[in-house]
Amino acid sequence: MATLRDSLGDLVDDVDGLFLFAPSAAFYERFADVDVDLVVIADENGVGADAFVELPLDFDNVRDRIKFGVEGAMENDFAAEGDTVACTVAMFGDDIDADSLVRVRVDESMRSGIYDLFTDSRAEPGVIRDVFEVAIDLGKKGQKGKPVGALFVVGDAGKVMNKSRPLSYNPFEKSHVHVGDPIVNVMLKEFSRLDGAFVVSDSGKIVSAYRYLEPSAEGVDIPKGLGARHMAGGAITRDTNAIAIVLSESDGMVRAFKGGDLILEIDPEEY
Ligand SMILES: Nc1ncnc2c1ncn2[C@@H]1O[C@H](COP(=O)(O)OP(=O)(O)OP(=O)(O)O)[C@@H](O)[C@H]1O
Ligand SMILES: [Mn+2]
Repeated sequence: MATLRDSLGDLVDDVDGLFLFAPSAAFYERFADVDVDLVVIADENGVGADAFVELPLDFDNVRDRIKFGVEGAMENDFAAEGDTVACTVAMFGDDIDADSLVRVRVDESMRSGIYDLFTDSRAEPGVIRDVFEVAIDLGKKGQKGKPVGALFVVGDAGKVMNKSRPLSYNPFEKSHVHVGDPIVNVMLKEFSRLDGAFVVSDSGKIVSAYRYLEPSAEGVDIPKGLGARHMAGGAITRDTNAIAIVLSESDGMVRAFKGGDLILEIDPEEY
């Protein structure tokens, strides 16, 4: 009689690599002697892995998390097109090492641009992460309980300013406020009631609120059903080297655009 171990073993047959998502030291040690390449994907390299991919956001969606890891591994030459890798991830609960094993074939179609979004943008990865967190937080709580929308244009701020105009006085004109500062969440929530976009510099300085973006939308192809905020957000990322993070007032989703393309969609309620 076949044991479950025999029957499920083919999940790890002939894999070229093992990707451990956020392993504890003890879990990582278990694999010290295995004959495949180990890659650790986590917010920090606490286990001292040789092959490490920094995960900037705690992607709740396991597909996104794995895509990020696979792209990161490809980018760092830890994996290549045609490889098959096994990924261990924790889907339920933060205090466990892994409850799932996912077998993935590495190929170009896995490249969703999520890794690029963080690591290959003008803005610093930490700045992008902080803006995501503000948007997700805003999406969860809304403004006094009501759903609120917001548009953040991050990086390449000089060019973004040139392709936009003020809708109102800029409350950040003379301030030196950075995303990630404790007061920022409060301020951004307050100002997100009003129209227009926030412009954030590469290093995270909030350059302006209330900007009306005027990019050329020619050739920008965003999903049907998304309106002017998303169109403007998407288009500005084709016209400049900024990325856009958009919280939709109507469906509550946080979306990220780069190079005119929709790269990532996150449901704040799941975070
Ligand atoms: N070009 C633009 N630049 C900056 N902000 C814009 C621009 N166009 C629209 N907005 C902002 O987006 C808000 C919502 O517009 P609209 O409903 O058309 O967008 P949407 O993509 O459907 O977003 P939502 O899903 O939040 O409704 C506007 O009130 C305005 O504040
Ligand atoms: Mn709308």
